[in-house]
Amino acid sequence: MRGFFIGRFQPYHLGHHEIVREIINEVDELIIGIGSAQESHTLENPFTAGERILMVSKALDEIDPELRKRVYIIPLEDIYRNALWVSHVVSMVPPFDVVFSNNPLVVRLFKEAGFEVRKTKLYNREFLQGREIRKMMIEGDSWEKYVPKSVAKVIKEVGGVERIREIAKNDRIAER
Ligand SMILES: Nc1ncnc2c1ncn2[C@@H]1O[C@H](COP(=O)(O)OP(=O)(O)OP(=O)(O)O)[C@@H](O)[C@H]1O
Ligand SMILES: NC(=O)c1ccc[n+]([C@@H]2O[C@H](COP(=O)(O)O)[C@@H](O)[C@H]2O)c1
Repeated sequence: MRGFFIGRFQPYHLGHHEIVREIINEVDELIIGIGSAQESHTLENPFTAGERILMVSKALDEIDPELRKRVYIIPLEDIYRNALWVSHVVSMVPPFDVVFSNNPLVVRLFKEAGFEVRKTKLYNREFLQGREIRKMMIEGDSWEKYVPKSVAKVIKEVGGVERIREIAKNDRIAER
């Protein structure tokens, strides 16, 4: 059985990591979709699809380097037409039997298309939330403990904190 899990992973954090750890045991193979792949260099979506692929693959190696043999990481652009989105996804990724998600729109669209959808749990949502972690980066709070070690390394390697701070600064200037 092959499963599908999608997130924007801006950045990939320990909540995502916990879900991947769990669902990888429920399937033979897992497709991880990098959502809104066209987005980068904004406050909501600071990282490129390529940087997010790096985060997810390095984090998988932290669990077990063998894992990557049964995981496909696929960037998926948005299409801004919800009724066609499932077909778009299906056209871009290997065939799958079950979808794992907690996003109400994702759950609804896949259910309506006849897929089995398994709802995932949320872990420590107070802190394990992309938006919160991006805010910590901007405000100089300690964010590293909320992402896998290898992800913190990727973020540092690409100058992610500096980038998101500059975007925030420029957005503030533009608002004046
Ligand atoms: N703390 C968490 N625990 C478990 N699953 C999570 C957690 N945070 C997000 N997810 C799951 O990851 C997927 C969405 O990933 P996404 O990158 O949008 O995370 P996010 O933290 O909600 O991001 P953002 O705050 O940037 O919107 C959803 O299926 C969601 O349920
Ligand atoms: N119409 C569309 O393009 C469409 C519809 C539903 C979800 N999505 C994408 O799927 C991903 C869902 O992940 P999140 O749970 O992180 O929001 C996002 O990147 C979202 O943009 C896209």
